[in-house]
Amino acid sequence: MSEAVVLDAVSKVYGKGRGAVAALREVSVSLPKGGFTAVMGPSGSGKSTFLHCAAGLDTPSSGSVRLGGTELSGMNETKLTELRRQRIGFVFQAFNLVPSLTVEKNVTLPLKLAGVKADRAWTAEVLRRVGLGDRAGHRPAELSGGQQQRVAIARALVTRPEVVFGDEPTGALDTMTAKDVLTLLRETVDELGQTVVMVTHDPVAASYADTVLFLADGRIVDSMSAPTAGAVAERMTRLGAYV
Ligand SMILES: Nc1ncnc2c1ncn2[C@@H]1O[C@H](COP(=O)(O)OP(=O)(O)OP(=O)(O)O)[C@@H](O)[C@H]1O
Repeated sequence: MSEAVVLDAVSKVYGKGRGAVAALREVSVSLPKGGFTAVMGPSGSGKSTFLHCAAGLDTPSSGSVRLGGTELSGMNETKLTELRRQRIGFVFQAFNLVPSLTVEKNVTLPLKLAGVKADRAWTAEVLRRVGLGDRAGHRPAELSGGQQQRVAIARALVTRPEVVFGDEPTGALDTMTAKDVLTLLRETVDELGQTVVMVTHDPVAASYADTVLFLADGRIVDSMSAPTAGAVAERMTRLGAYV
């Protein structure tokens, strides 16, 4: 399997001098194309920093990040913005939808921002896949939380990104709704061949992934294939996450 994202000795230090915080310490990892990777770890272990560096939202202090062979280090903000718009999809805990726009217009917004004409058939297909084929004309306020997150997932998929990054995508949802959203992310991997990388606190959410990476104190300290919620929770307890 080829690699979607490769981090090579990535470190990130926030601040300077005595107040400096090393959020990532020489992290090296390859995230496979068409795979679903979950990133877990105790609070403050560097999960968000990892995601932000891997997705070109933040610049490492040292080391290299490659997206599908493109080196991100050294790119200026304009180039990074362009790369994110064209090649990366994002799903956040807060759905970040535009209230005044319809579902369809929210979904096609990234294309509009990139100056690309929306492919109507693909937009309809993506909306159908996320289970909102009959809601294209609705506004976000007319939808449930889970449905709003489905719109955000459709918006992330519409550009056919190389990688979808999720930062606690189910963090604001109840258990049942979270399961639906996780099943949908799983389907995008299995049926569309999408690459998904997701930060989560929740062992159940992590169990939907192919591989879980465990971060502690800015380092990848472990990984688990074919994870179960129980095994992930047990590993997290050993990392001191729940004590
Ligand atoms: N902008 C910043 N300035 C200074 N320190 C920061 C900044 N962002 C993060 N940090 C620090 O870097 C470390 C890693 O933070 P990060 O947010 O990546 O952890 P996390 O694992 O995502 O945490 P949580 O699970 O609580 O969201 C923490 O010690 C945090 O305080």
